[in-house]
Amino acid sequence: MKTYDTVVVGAGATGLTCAWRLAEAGQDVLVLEARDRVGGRLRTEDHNGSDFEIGGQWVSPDQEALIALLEELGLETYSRFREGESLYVDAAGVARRFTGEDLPVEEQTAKEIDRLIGVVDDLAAQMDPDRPWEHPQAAELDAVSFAQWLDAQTTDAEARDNIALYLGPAMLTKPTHSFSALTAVLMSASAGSFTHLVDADFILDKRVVGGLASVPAALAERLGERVRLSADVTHVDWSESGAVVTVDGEQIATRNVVLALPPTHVRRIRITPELPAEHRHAREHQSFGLVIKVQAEYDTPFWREAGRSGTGFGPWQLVHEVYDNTLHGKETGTLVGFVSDLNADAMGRLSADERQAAILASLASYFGDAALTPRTYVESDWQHQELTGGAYATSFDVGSLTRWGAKLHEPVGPIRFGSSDIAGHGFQHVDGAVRMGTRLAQQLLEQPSLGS
Ligand SMILES: Cc1cc2nc3c(=O)[nH]c(=O)nc-3n(C[C@H](O)[C@H](O)[C@H](O)COP(=O)(O)OP(=O)(O)OC[C@H]3O[C@@H](n4cnc5c(N)ncnc54)[C@H](O)[C@@H]3O)c2cc1C
Repeated sequence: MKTYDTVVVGAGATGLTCAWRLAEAGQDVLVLEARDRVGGRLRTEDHNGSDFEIGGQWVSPDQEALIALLEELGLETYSRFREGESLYVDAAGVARRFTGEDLPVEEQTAKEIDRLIGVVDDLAAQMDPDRPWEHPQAAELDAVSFAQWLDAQTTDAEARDNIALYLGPAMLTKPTHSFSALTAVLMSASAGSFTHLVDADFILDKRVVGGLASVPAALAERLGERVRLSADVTHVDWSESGAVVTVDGEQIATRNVVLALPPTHVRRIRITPELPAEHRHAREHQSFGLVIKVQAEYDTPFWREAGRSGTGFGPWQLVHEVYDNTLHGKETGTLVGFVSDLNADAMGRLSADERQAAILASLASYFGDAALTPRTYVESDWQHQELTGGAYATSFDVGSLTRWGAKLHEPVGPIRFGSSDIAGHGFQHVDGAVRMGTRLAQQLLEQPSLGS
């Protein structure tokens, strides 16, 4: 039986980056992907003659690993449209216009928001995102939910709800009572600072011409026949000297295995001998957030004619944030909005028609009745796909990051693990996936038996 140097399971950005770096270094590598396509959480779909990015799409200036890869692959970027006034829908449902990053709230509340941003920035500055469990306040911050922590920081409800929005619905896509303050600090540190996260012009800076899914497509093209699709790995049998990976009853021998999957999906594979108990516990305390990404395409970007940027925030709105998502070079106009965590649960209980009506009504509270009648309406549905199961990514429940965070990075025999879900810099983002893939490849190449 032929023996590969490395079998990579999963053809998302992590797995493909890892495989390409190994192949470049001369390794005999095979990528096994369960779906009939590459890209994982990156995907572009055609609807009604227009391309829609269903998964990840934005690139920010701190995402240096991704930006370097885009350059290497010859992929171009363009800026998100952001000219004109943005909108803030307040607790009473009134849309108020503003420019820049300062929300149109009472002066006292604005100051309190700035103060809270400063507090999180200071905490983030003390964190190495690759080792959040080593933060000087790790134990105490991991022992409380972000909601509890925020409540203890301020009595200004509007300031609190806006800070909660940035890290809960907008980023981790979980209710703020379900993740720890330490995870909130990790999210901030992973992007350089909390200031970066609250600055939409920074964090949602660029898109890729042709879509961010062009990255896995280009890597897969370079890998060629080394990528096998519709190959759902069911078993990994390992010893200290190598492993046998099973797909559809076929057994593939390899010296190393990289499981480039969300931690939640390692459990789908029967691993023999089984992983040490702590590895299983660690992954049992990770779960996906939930967000419905909604895109509505109109005959024209009508909001621009009214001097609006298309950017809107509404912590109490069903669609809590919305942006101009018009495709490069298109005359039509597209809005993208997000319905997160508890709101996404509620929307999931409605029929498709009821959900669309509710979501468009929320868009109309930002942009008026013209938002009610798009020519094309597209919802991203990742939660019903077993091979993903949520969006954007996974994170730990309260208290688990300090308890088990480091475990997720430990190899077991010839098996290594990685995905954007456990990245430090670029946590939950494609940049994190690229960093994880690169790091895993480096570790394998530095192994004495396989170094080149
Ligand atoms: C709606 C949405 C919006 C997002 N927006 C952004 C954004 O704007 N910017 C950004 O940077 N990031 C964004 N993200 C996050 C980003 O897309 C992910 O962090 C990144 O793509 C994850 O890559 P990955 O390779 O680590 O994991 P994945 O993409 O999940 O890849 C894992 C792969 O493993 C495969 N697999 C699973 N089990 C098996 C098995 N047993 N055998 C074989 N294959 C298997 C899966 O099919 C999948 O292809 C978004 C994500 C979503 C869902």
